[in-house]
Amino acid sequence: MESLTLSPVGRIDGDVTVPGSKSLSNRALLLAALAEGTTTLTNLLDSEDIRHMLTALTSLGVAYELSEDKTTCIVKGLGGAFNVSEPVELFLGNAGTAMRPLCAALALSNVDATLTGEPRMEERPIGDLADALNAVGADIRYLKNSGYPPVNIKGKTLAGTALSVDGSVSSQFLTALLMSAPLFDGDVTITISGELVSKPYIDITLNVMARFGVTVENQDYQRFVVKSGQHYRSPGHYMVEGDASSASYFLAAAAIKGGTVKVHGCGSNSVQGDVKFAEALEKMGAKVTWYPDAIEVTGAPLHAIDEDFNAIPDAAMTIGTAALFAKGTTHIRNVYNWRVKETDRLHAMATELRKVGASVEEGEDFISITPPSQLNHAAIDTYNDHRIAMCFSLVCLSDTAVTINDPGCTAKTFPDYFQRFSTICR
Ligand SMILES: O=C(O)C1=C[C@@H](OP(=O)(O)O)[C@@H](O)[C@H](O)C1
Ligand SMILES: C=C(OP(=O)(O)O)C(=O)O
Repeated sequence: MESLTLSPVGRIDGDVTVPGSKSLSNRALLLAALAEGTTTLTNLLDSEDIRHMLTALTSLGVAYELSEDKTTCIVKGLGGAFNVSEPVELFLGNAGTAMRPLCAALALSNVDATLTGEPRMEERPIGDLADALNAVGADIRYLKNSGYPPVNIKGKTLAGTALSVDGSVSSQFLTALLMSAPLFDGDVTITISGELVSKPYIDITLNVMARFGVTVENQDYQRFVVKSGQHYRSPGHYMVEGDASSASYFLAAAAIKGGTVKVHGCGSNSVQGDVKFAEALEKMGAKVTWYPDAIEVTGAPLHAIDEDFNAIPDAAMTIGTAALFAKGTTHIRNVYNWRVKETDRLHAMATELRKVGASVEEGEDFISITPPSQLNHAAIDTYNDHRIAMCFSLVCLSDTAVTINDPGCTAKTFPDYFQRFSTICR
């Protein structure tokens, strides 16, 4: 297996522009496809997750023009649900932001679609979403294991209705229902059961829907009402913000190493919850300066924190490796759903952090990390999880090298991560 060894870095400093947000790119592509009119998407992320959405849209009869660098996409909207006469099979890799929203949109379209993915996708739940839709008349069937992809969907028109969805495993189920709500024929009410996780991603969903002309009444994240008579309309131009989760690695590097890094692409104006990662670094001792579209961090000696990270599960992984450089024991709490993402991230983080010498406690929904006095050089297994690869790159900010196995797995959301990381290493 290919691996990459990063030598110890002397100093961290510089400016970085992060690529477009994965969450915004896939939402905007789907809504542009369903919208009336043509949308020019700019600063689109060029990565595997987005490629899966684009390929699926092609199979679903959506016409678009992608620029050579794949960051501008002109989408000709369908002005309503998908309508395809032949059965289609859509391979969606391991992209949750393609699998879940497409599942709901296709259940309300005129299609016979089979959604498949990588082996790990077959272990990532979709049952709460499919059950919520089937309970109101949709026809979504599990082709292998009940509650998991692959699924076959025989889409149909459904009358406006009241749905209930469990929000405690993934916010993407609610996101999927919200985005497809205008495809129902009538008012839609969605009630959440269980504790809604990853809440800021719902704000992202509501924000993108509003940009495409659909408003949602949000009753304290417990009940959502989407009034009938609303249709997606192209905003003309939609610029994707830089990815706040991708920003976390560069900001953490500055915090750890005592340099200054300014990340461009997302800042105080961002709709992404993950920009709050900078506040966690501030609590650990770093200095943070906010700009409307950028965040600057200057490092200082870091100390451990004890925080509930449910709102920012992706960026929280970066706290896991920043903790190796903080005095004391860092507790990352309320991240049970790390277990159902690209890999079982709680177990993977615990295993790999121990390899570099940390003392780690892995709980059902938390991880506690105490750094060693000296980090070990280790070969980090990445489990086909882009975020494990990226957050463990920070180990080279010690006086010890780190080897990342299968570094190419960052292609899911950040194909040239290691190249960009090298631009702030002095
Ligand atoms: O809606 C989204 O864009 C996302 C929601 C989060 O997932 P969960 O809601 O499953 O925690 C996050 O981890 C994922 O990377 C992207
Ligand atoms: C959980 C993630 O991805 P997905 O959108 O596939 O859920 C992630 O990017 O960390």
